Amino acid sequence: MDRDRTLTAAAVDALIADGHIIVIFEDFVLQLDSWLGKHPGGRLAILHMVGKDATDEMKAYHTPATCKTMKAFRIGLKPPGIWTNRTPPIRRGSDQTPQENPPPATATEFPGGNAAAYTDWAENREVDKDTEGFPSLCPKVQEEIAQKYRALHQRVRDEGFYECPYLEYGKELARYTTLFAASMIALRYEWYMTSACFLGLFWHQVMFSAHDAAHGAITGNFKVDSLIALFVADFCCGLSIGWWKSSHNVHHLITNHPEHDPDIQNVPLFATSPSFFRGIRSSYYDFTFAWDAVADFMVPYQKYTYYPIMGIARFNLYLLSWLHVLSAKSASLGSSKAWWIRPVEMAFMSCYWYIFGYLLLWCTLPTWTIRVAFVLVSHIVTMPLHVQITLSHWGMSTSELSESESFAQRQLRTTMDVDCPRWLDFIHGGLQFQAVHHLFPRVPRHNLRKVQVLVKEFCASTGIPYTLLGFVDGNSKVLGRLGEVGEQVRHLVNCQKYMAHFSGVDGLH
Ligand code: HEM
Repeated sequence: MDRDRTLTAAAVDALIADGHIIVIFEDFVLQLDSWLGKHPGGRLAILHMVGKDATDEMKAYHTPATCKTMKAFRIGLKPPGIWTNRTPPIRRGSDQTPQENPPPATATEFPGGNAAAYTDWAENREVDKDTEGFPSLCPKVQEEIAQKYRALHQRVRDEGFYECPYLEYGKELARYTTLFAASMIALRYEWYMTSACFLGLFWHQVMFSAHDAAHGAITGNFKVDSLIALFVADFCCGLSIGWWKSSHNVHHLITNHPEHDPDIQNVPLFATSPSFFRGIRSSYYDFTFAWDAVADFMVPYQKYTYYPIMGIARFNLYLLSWLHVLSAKSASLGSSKAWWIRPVEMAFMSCYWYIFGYLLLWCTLPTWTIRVAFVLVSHIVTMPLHVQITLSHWGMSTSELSESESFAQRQLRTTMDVDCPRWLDFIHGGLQFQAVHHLFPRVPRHNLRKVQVLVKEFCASTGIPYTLLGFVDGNSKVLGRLGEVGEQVRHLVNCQKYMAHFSGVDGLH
């Protein structure tokens, strides 16, 4: 095969139509069929890029050394000029695919075809105001943004922001050790609830380092960072980093897409977009989130249930962790280059339950009341972590605008940063620079404040709005979104009752 031939767009389309996994990287057309099942970043990360120029995504998630090896998969050169991104097959037919499946535009397209119900819905439906003020989606404009992002990325590299300031991790380690030691000392003196509080604070803090390591943002070595992440998340916290990586990588690549980003798929408890009202098929979970009576009941109150549910969110993470580690999906990773992660996770998570569940809860705590209280207090104390995770995205745009939208613009449209004084950085654990982190996921956390300055310059020069809010305003934005969508559900439920009453048509379910 002549790997220096230029492949026309039609030839690439034909290959994709034949089921080949084709991605554009720099000037090359890559065929990743044989790599898909071996990819340490999982199958979905690649499937979401089929037919697209994924240069920026690929450079953001891989070391330069890994990027060099990618050219081994080239089957030709892309045609000169700007590549017109195709919709990846995994996203075709999705409710949010631009042009293919727009929301009802007339009363006849509305469920039940009821004019009054449609008018009510149309007047009250969420308009994604968060897309206002962004640069045009014209491919030329987006290509210019991509070029500026590449120059920015080069600057981030040249100025040494990929180098980890290990001293900062020394300070982190001292903090984690102090919190854990305080918990153990309190336990020794039978101050059980104090011990539970310190243990929760330890979990809250230490998980930030698991996040850094899982992104390869500590040593930059995939195996070493994965082992750090495994030790912290699985052994110290009982949570599967393999599960977290598999969902988090997809979340980063297709942020805030209702059908593909697992981080916003929380029906029937929460809905941050009206797209959920029709029920959605999640490509990550391979599961349909049907809109049902429980969603009708819960979502209108979501702005009130947000904090209480975040308070117990950690219990759900245990469940998702074990489901992942025991699932066939995880077992199939046995054929991938990251096969060793699963057995290590099983060992570490079992150790966690032996130490926390058996030695601490069962053998050390004297009564059932104290055991239950200890579990609740230690887990609820981690609530700010769950708020912080959701804060960066839940108030932001959930629209799918156009395949031509650049990586940088998409990340800045769907992600916001939290403004805080430098001395409070440790409380947010780097997640306050979420938009900066989404642009440069492998940059060590302690450098993000400096990179933020460059990102602000980039936004000023491209005209992309940069959302930076104080913690309280950020919370208000999320609550505002939850309230808006909840209100729409209330309207829809009323419409449904109206239609059922007058015409016997069931409009929503
Ligand atoms: C469609 C394009 C691709 C996307 C979106 C993508 C995404 C990712 C992501 C998100 C990770 C992080 C995994 C983790 O730490 O859990 C990763 C890791 C990795 N990917 Fe890819 N990937 C793509 C294509 C490729 C290709 C073509 C290669 C071939 C060399 C490759 C090789 C690797 C390797 C070796 C790692 C481990 C981390 C490293 O060494 O940099 N990926 N990828």
